[in-house]
Amino acid sequence: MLGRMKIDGRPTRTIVPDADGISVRVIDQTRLPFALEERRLSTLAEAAEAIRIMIVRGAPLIGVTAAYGLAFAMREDASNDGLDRAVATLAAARPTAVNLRWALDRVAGNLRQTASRERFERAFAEAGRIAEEDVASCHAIGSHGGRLIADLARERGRRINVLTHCNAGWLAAVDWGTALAPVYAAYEDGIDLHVWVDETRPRSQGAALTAFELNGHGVPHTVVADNAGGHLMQHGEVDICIVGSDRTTATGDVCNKIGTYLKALAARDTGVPFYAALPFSTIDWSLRDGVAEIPIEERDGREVTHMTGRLDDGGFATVQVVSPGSPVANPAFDVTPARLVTGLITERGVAEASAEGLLALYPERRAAA
Ligand SMILES: CSC[C@@H](O)[C@@H](O)C(=O)COP(=O)(O)O
Repeated sequence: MLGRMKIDGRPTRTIVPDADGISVRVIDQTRLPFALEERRLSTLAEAAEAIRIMIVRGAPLIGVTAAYGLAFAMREDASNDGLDRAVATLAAARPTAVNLRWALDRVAGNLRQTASRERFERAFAEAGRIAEEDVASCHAIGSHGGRLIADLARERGRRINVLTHCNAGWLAAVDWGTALAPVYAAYEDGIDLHVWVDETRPRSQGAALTAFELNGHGVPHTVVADNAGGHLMQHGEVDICIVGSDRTTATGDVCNKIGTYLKALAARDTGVPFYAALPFSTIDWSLRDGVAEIPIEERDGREVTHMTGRLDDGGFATVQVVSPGSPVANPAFDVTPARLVTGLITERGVAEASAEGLLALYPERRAAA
C-alpha cells in the first residue's frame, strides 16, 4: 500500500500489511536516519518488542502496531485467557501514549463478541481500519493546522518559522503525522515556511527522524540543540510552535516528549502561539489533571549516558557522553498544562485547550463528562 509521505521520492507508510495476510512490515526507526530497513512482525512477542525498543514509536503508530499485535496473538492462542494476556503484554510495552490502550480496548472489545476461530481475521481487519482512520485523521489535522500557518503567512507577509519538538511526523503515525501534517499541508500549498527542529535528547528523534522526514520532502528546516528554542523565540525567529501529544486530558493538558513543557513556557513568555496536534485517539477522557495523573515512562539511563552515531569513515559507534559513575534519570515525557496551550489541532478542527473547548468539538462526550 502506498503512502503519501516519501522517502527518496518513493511514497511510503510506516506500517503495511504483508501480502501473506498474517504479518506486517514496519520501518525500523532505530536504524534511521542512516539506514532504511524494514522488519517483519508476525507474532505477539515481536510486536510488543518492536514497541518496547522503539523500532516503532510515536503515539498513533504504537496504537496501530498494538492492534496488529493483538491479531498475531489470536493466531497463537485465541481463547479469552490468551486475549487478556496479550492485552496485558502489549499495554505494558509503553505506558504513556494512550493510543496504545485505546487501540487495545477497541480491538479486544470487538473480539470478545467474536468466536475464537474468527478472532485473528477480525482483529487483523480491525487493525487495518484503525490504520486507515489514523491516516484520515492526520490528513484532516494537516488541513486545519495548515490554515493556521497560511493565516500567519498572510498576516506577516514573509516566511513563517515553525518550531517543533521530537518527531510527530509521518514516522510517528501511519502517514502524514500530527504536528508535521500542518507543515506538509502548508508546504504543499506553496506557503513559504521553515521548521526549527529540536534535536530532542536523549533519543534525538528530532535530529534523526524529523530532519530525515523533512529532508525527504524538501521542506526547509534547521536542526537546533534543545536549549536553543527560548533564544530563537526571544529574537522573533519563531512564529508558531506545533508539537504532538502522547496523551491529552479531557481538560486540555498535553503530555508529550520531555522538554515540550519548557518550550511552552518560553512561548508564553515571548507571545509565540503554542499548539498541540493530535487525533481523538490521543485524548484520555478519564483524566482531568495531566501533571498528577498521566503515567510518565522512565526509560533506561543508557539513553542519557550514551549516544550512537555515524563516524566520518562511515562506520557506526556508540560512545559514552556522561561522566562515568554519575547517576542519571530519564523521564521520557512531560506535561504542558492547558493554560500554556493556545489550541489543540484535531481532525475535527482547532479546539481551545480546555474541557469546554474539547467538548465543543466532541459533543458526544458531553453525557460522559
Ligand atoms: C504523532 S506522535 C506524538 C508523540 O508521540 C510524539 O511527539 C512523541 O513524543 C514521541 O515519543 P517517542 O518516545 O518517540 O514515542
